[in-house]
Amino acid sequence: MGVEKRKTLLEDLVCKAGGCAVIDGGFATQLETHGAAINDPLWSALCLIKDPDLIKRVHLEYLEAGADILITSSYQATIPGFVSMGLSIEEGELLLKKSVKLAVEARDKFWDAVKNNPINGYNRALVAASIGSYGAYLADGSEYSGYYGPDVNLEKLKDFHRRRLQVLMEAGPDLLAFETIPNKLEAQACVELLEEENVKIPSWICFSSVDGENAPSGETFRECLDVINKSNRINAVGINCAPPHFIESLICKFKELTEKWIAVYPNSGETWDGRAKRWLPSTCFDDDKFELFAAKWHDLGASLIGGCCRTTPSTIRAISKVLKQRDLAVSG
Ligand SMILES: C[S+](C)CC[C@H](N)C(=O)O
Ligand SMILES: N[C@@H](CCS)C(=O)O
Ligand SMILES: [Zn+2]
Repeated sequence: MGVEKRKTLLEDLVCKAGGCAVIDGGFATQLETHGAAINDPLWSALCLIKDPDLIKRVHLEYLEAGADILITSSYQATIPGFVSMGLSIEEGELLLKKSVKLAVEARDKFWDAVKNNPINGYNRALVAASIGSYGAYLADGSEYSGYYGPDVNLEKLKDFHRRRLQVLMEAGPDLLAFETIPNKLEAQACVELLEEENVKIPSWICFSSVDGENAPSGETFRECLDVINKSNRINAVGINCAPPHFIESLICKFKELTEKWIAVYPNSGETWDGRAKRWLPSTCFDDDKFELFAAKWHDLGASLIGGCCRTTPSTIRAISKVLKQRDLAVSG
């Protein structure tokens, strides 16, 4: 008698969502919309100290917009980052756990309110603990260059990520989301860490891209995905915080390079000025365009679709609407 493999929470969600689950949108962006001042080395993680209620409010806004997956406020939250603000290691660790707790509380509150009314089409959302790249912590824009300097090697990157990953895991997220990984070395560090820490929950690794073809470091995605394909601890790979017009061809490329699920959550198309710490005014894509894009990305085989910086709950509402309509059309 064959042993049936149990579905992971992520597989179950994607299946319930009709083959494509909706990730939330720009988290820091929405904090700023509500007036948060985050021009700081901690960026959005500053709100873990200054305004945790706002974090919860933003999570609830994305749930209401139709997100099936919430990404926590830990993108730029690190123990060394908190320590350089004058906090103790213990306080830093508590803040990391709080990032998961706030998202779980928002998810539970929202689900309690909607679960008995299936007509609204919501799924019980999952909480993905955000693990921003080393470049995010450096706060110098290097998550978009992939250049970490000559002193950064595999061990240094694993050491950087290890304790945060352990603490986030202790807080009990449903998933792990490695975000804006800009080079192959850091992808390798994440893969090895998941193995060494025996992580059992599903995870994804998403890269940034500034040319629409390669990782920001200039390394090919073939090289980067070769490293990831060897691991069975990573469920999805993809792209986040790159412009939306790169995504179509990158999905096609990734489809040739991996059998893992593909996750895409691009930014609005604007460019981050890492020195001035601001988004440069440029053409960006509106919600109508995201609606068209999301349908196309789904057709091309993406299993997880959302938005990153400068996208908003209304972007996620548009994505969720189009994906749900298509799901209904297929299931009759
Ligand atoms: C995804 S970027 C816009 C995040 C902020 C960046 N790490 C910085 O601190 O400048
Ligand atoms: N999850 C983070 C990613 C920044 S690139 C955010 O949305 O703010
Ligand atoms: Zn982003």
